Amino acid sequence: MAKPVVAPRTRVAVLGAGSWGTTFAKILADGGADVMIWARRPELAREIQEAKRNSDYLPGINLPLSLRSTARLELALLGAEQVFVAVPSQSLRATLTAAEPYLGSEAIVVSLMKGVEKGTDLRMSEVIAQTLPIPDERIAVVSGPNLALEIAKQQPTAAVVSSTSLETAQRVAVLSRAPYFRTFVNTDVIGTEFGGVLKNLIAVAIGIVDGVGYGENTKASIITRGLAEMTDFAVAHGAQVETLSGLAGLGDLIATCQSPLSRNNTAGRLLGQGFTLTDVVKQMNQTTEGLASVAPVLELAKAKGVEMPIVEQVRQVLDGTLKPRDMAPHLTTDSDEPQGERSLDDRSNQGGAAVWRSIKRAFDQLRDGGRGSLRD
Ligand SMILES: NC(=O)C1=CN([C@@H]2O[C@H](COP(=O)(O)OP(=O)(O)OC[C@H]3O[C@@H](n4cnc5c(N)ncnc54)[C@H](O)[C@@H]3O)[C@@H](O)[C@H]2O)C=CC1
Ligand SMILES: O=C(CO)COP(=O)(O)O
Repeated sequence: MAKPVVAPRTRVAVLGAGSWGTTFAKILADGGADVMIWARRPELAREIQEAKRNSDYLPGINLPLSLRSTARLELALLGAEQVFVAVPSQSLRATLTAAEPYLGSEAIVVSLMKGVEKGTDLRMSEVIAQTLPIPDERIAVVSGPNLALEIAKQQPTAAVVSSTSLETAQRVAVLSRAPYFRTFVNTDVIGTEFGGVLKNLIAVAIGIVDGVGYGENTKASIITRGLAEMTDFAVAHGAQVETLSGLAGLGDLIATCQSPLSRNNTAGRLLGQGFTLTDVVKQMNQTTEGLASVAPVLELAKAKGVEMPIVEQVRQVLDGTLKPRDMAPHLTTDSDEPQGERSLDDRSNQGGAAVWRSIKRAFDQLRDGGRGSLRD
């Protein structure tokens, strides 16, 4: 009797075994991929491989039995068709340089990170393009309201997979799916990446005012004006307005600003309670991208003439020149003239316009019965 034909599982690698890398490896393995995760520390690789646990980063979570782990990059990358990277943004370049000799010639490289490289001000997909000899069409990014621990507990959520090639985004999205994790696709890499970077900075601001003891009105007004600030910035850099009001913008902004699981939010709260930046960095033993992104984001904003009053005041709190209780950037203005609400900058009026467009789109989709909903 002929043996049944079993389709081989797609081999993928995840580089970085912190909270997000390990959680994403679980999503991929639960979705059916053959996953090998690379941990820098051999003892962590051993714990994941043998006990199916990552007790430092995801305490109490059982990892899939099929998930394999190694501290050897060449083993992790052997035969990998897709390579997902979740290391701190400032170490991406060095990690890719070490990985390059072992990368398959057709591999797709996917950034799971939400930072900007200090010194170059490059987004993560740009660092990948600059470091590896692969075309943009084989680079993708994933972003959305994705607090790792919630997802590791299989609480349902969604994310956007973005690539300049829709085909690549779809290939990555199909693998990055589990019963509790839904992926949508788009081709707006700039908007998808900047959404993740910028919401971290607004979450730091929210943490600061929370730490001071201000209430929900303050936070809601910072979130709302923060979305306008994020949208003006991203659009000035070539993003589509709709992306910032989707999962990778508004969605992630809400999750990160509301949750005590967010490291950016937590770091802000400590600053608001009066700890110095040095104290906060010492206390946070996990990656807090927002603290490193403030300077590059303000440089990029300046280059495009975009005003970012909330991010600017976060910078001042970080460097100790503004007291946390004086932080109310969305309320201060140099002008006696009342400003229009719909944008920070009446010249572009993009932030508010994006929100209205997204509301209209949501109604259109409801009327449409959700057809074509693979596109975010
Ligand atoms: N944790 C979360 O909920 C989410 C995190 N992200 C993003 O994922 C990226 C990684 O964050 P997490 O996994 O949360 O951080 P983490 O702090 O939990 O883990 C970082 C991992 O990178 C390793 N690492 C540190 N320095 C390194 C270096 N120089 N070279 C290579 N590896 C190094 C650490 O040992 C650790 O395994 C960040 O950009 C973050 O914004 C995105 C979505 C959700
Ligand atoms: O990106 C995240 C949620 O989507 C995680 O946020 P933090 O890095 O602030 O923990």
